[in-house]
Amino acid sequence: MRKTLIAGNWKMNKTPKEAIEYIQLIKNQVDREDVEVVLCPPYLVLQLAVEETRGTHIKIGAQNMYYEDKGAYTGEISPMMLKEIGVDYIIIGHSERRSIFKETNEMVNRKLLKAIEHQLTPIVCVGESLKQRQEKVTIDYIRMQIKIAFKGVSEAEAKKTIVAYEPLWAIGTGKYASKEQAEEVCGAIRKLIADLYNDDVSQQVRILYGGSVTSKNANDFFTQKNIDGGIIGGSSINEDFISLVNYGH
Ligand SMILES: O=C(CO)COP(=O)(O)O
Repeated sequence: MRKTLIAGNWKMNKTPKEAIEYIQLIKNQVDREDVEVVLCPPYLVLQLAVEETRGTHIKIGAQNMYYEDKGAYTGEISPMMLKEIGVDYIIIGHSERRSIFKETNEMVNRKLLKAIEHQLTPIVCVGESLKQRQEKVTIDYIRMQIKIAFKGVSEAEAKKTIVAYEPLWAIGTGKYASKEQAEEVCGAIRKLIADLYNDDVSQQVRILYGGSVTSKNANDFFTQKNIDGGIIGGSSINEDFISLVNYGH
C-alpha cells in the first residue's frame, strides 16, 4: 500500500513571522497519521518549521537545492545544510525552476542523484505545457523528462523517489486537470517507471498530482488508482489546506 502524501509548496510566500503563525494555526489540524503531510516553506523558514512541527507527524521539505556539497556557488544551498537542520524532503525540477531559472533535465538528474546521496526524499516534478498537450506529445515529453531525471538511479532508490505530475497549464491558473486527465498521465508515468525498472518499482513509487488542487477537488484526485496524493501551491498557504488535508471527511 502506498501511503498518501500531501506536500504544500509555499513557493516564495510568508516571512518567518507569518510562517510560524500559520504553522501554529494549522499544525494540529493537518497532523494525520495515515497521510504524510510535508510543508515546503522558503529556505529562511525551514529551521523554524522543523522546530515548530517537532512531535507531530508533519515533515518538512525544501523547494530546491544545488547539486554540490559545498563550494563557490554564490547564493546556492547544499543538501548537507538541509539535512543537518532536519529537512527530509526536497522538491526537484519544479516547472517554475525549469522555466524561470532555466533548469535543464540534466540538472534535475544531478540534483536527484545528490538528494539520494544525502538521504533526502526527492519529489521530482514533470509536466507538459498547454502547447504540448494540444500537440498530443504529453506522454512523449514526460517520458523524456523521466528518463533523463532517473539516469543512474538504482532500483532501490527509484522506489523511494516521488514523482509529481504538474501540467504547466494547471499551475496557479485555477484550471485544474480533470481527474480522468490526471489519472491517465499518472498511470502512464507508472508504466514508464515499469519500463525503466520493473513492476515492483513502479508499484512502490508514489505519484502525486499538482495544479490548482483545492479542498473542493482534492478527494476526486486522491482517490484515483494511480494518484497517491498531491503537491499544492495556492491552497497550501491558507486555511483551505486544513480541509484539503482532511479530504474525504
Ligand atoms: O506548483 C504547484 C505546486 O508545486 C501548484 O500550484 P497551485 O496549486 O497554486 O496551482
